[in-house]
Amino acid sequence: MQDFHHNRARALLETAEELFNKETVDAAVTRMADTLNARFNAPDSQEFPLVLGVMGGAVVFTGNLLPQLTFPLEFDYIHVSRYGDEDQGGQVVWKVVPRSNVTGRTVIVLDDILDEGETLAHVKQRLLDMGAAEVILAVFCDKAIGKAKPCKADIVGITIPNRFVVGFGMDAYGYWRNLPGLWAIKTDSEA
Ligand SMILES: O=P(O)(O)OC[C@H]1O[C@H](OP(=O)(O)OP(=O)(O)O)[C@H](O)[C@@H]1O
Ligand code: HPA
Repeated sequence: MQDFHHNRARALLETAEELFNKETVDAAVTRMADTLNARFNAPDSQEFPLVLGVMGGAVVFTGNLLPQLTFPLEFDYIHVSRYGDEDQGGQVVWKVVPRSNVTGRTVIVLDDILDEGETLAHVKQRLLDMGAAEVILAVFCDKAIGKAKPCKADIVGITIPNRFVVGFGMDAYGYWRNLPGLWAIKTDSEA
């Protein structure tokens, strides 16, 4: 069992193509932190936003961004999944719903990728239904899918081509969330 996954993960990477290296990824995260710091460190800002990481894909992005934010904030996470171990999205499944009180709050949602936009459209609507005053969608990457999405990111790190990617928290079939850069893989249907 273990050798099956080991070999499959290695084979996936052998045919993958690096799209963005660690330096490019790190620079994009810092730009996003600068944008958020500029707003929430403004002299007239008294806000205490709730920052919600969307697990599991946002774990690496969140861990890199948070220490670069220099304003008072509360952190929590939600857990939503739509892809599981597939390379095509399905139903949005909530595993951990928002626990903190979001009523009247500015909520900054952090996610690794805006692909078809279904996940974050769902998340945003749920937070607004719970009474959030403002929902800011900050996504590390926005995939250029060539068609309209049900929601738009407010802050984007990098725009990526319409390919299935792994790394920086993103997985294919459960593999390679741990890569520091972003790699495009051949999906099972393309291999
Ligand atoms: O814009 P969409 O097409 O809805 O896809 C984006 C979502 O897909 C991924 O989550 P996934 O369901 O793979 O769960 P994961 O975070 O555990 O990887 C990613 O983390 C986003 O939340
Ligand atoms: O391209 C992707 N890679 C990994 N996870 C994803 N979830 C949506 N799109 C992607």
